[in-house]
Amino acid sequence: MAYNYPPEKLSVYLSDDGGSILTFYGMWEASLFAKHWLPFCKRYNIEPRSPAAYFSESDGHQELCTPKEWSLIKDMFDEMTERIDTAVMSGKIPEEINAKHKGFYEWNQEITSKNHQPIVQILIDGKDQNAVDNEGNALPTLVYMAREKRPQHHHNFKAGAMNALSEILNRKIVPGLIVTECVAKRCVPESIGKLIDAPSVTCGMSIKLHRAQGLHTSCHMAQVPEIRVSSVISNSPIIMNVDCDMYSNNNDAVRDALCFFLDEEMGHKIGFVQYPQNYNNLSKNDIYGNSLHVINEVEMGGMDSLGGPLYIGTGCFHRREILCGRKFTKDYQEDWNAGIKDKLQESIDETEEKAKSLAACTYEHGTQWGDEIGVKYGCAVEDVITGLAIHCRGWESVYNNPKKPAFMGVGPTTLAQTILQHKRWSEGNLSIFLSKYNVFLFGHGKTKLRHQMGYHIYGLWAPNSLATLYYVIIPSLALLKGTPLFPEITSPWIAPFVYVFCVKNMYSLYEALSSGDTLKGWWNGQRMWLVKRITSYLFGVLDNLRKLLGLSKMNFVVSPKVSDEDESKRYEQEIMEFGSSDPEYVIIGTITLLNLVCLLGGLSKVMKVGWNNIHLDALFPQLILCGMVVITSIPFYEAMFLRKDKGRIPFPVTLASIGFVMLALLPAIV
Ligand SMILES: O=c1ccn([C@@H]2O[C@H](COP(=O)(O)OP(=O)(O)O[C@H]3O[C@H](CO)[C@@H](O)[C@H](O)[C@H]3O)[C@@H](O)[C@H]2O)c(=O)[nH]1
Ligand SMILES: [Mn+2]
Repeated sequence: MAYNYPPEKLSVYLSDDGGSILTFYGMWEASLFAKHWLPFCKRYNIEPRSPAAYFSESDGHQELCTPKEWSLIKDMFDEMTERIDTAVMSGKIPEEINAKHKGFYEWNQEITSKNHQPIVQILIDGKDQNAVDNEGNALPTLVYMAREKRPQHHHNFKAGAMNALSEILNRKIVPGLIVTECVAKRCVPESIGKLIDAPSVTCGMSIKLHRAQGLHTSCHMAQVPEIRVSSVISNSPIIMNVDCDMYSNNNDAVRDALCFFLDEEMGHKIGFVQYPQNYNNLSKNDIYGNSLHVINEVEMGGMDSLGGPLYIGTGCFHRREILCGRKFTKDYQEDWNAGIKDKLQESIDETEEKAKSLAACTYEHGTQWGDEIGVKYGCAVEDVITGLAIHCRGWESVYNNPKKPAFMGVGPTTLAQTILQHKRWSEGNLSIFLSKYNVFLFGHGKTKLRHQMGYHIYGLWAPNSLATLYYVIIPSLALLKGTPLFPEITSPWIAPFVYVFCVKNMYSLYEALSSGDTLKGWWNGQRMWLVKRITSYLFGVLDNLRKLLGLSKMNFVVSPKVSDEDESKRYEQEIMEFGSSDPEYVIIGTITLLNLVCLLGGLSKVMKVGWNNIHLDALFPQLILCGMVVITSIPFYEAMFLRKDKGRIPFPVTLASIGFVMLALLPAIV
């Protein structure tokens, strides 16, 4: 709300998939606090404008204004936080507050996060003359929304939430049909993705005729039900979305993004502007390798030069029309005058009722929402697949990575969270690779080959697990048995292996250091690659297999946003967190112990026959490989055998791992 942007042109929506009265209460409190906070931000041009982030930084900012003014606003914020925390703790809203806004009456005993009616509450109507801050300046529109959830209807996770929101954002003026693709090439390009007035059709035929000629089978159209016509709140040409665990760190980000869309030469080609995902909770040496520095600096930047970065789900500005399935045409011109500017003719209650009908479960039935229109359903990385479809519709995207990050978010802080997030990412990206949206096929002729290859880095994360598993198991077992698998170290045939090993590691070190990682951070990252490949990515492969066999459906497991005090402390000290007996820890335990045993066994064998024996030459590459796994895994051995804290690897996991190692060694010993 505090962006450096005309408030009357700004509308802020919060989608609460938890459907919680506590979130609504927090938002209602924030809407009151905003009346003091916004003028304060603007008067002193402070940054960041998230009060929580601002106040958690040093008090040095006091120099801006009188200490009295500063503590006044800080106290106000602290008191608000305390009221919200108290309500969260007790799980309910104080009686006297309930009466202060009609929105609270939407909730009753029966409502659960998975079963409730649609709730839409306009907390501030920016077009209302009376909606002003305490200095009389206009305020942006502020809307709370929880789409309808019913156990019998699939809610499609984040993609469903995004679409329900954009339905409310998208004011469609005419009822009728939306053409999404005309295979018969009879529609003029402008009509693609546009609403067409029934019965006259821009492609020169009436819809009736279309149907009569059977063309509607080739010309995909989506029904736009009458009901949508009456919608609703803002209808702005640009939609920006951020995740619930992020805040805005740069009050000029909106203007910056608009510069790209408004560029006279290039602007009309650009479908979306993507900012990188930055975390503000990374530990110093990034123990779980979550920094995304290399992706942000190297990979996204590289994609930018080839047609544009992927859509990564957050910190992204979209043209409203491209989210509605519009194809790129050379003469595309944004209607910057779109949007609802005047005070709504109807009362807020009426608007809310209309918006609610758009957030209903059944609303999308029989439409192409989630398929041709909006954010796509059925994929764990709904963002990547949606961005891909946009690129294939001819649009470019732009990557904007300013020095001062535009958005800050929360990254995983435990090993389990990291593994979970990467399981979702690798599973989702592989499922794109295996689907009709495989970039090489779907994007053929629509995007550059190099752009397609850029997408596949992520699509092939998961299958990489199989090669990695092979490399961390077979050469080590063979070492123990004394069977050489690589050319001798003195043979010229070893050259390609040495080359790949050295160059790969040197290059990744160079990339990491030049993108902002520390040396130790890079090292931790290497360990995490190993872990992710033998756990997350393996599960990613297995889940895709299960999906292909029809045994399971896509799932989006939200990463936890809180951790207990002990955990946080260990995170700050960069001590790996295990604690629970998850199956992935057994895999980690088994692989690392197996390599330890193989290394020791292999070494003792070599010692027995003497160092200068011919065997050593042949086994040397395996010794290195196995030794590397062992050196990388030192924190795991500590967690199994040395640590005493709660975050250590639980004994049953160690025991199970030892069991599996013995099983694996049976054939080698026998
Ligand atoms: O049923 C759901 C599930 C998730 N979300 C939202 O999705 C967002 C991302 O979820 P999170 O658990 O924080 O996942 P991350 O792994 O941090 O998300 C990254 O990866 C996702 C795709 O896997 C992208 O959608 C995100 O934008 C990107 O930040 C959050 O804002 C959630 O509120 C919903 O609205 N409804
Ligand atoms: Mn997140």
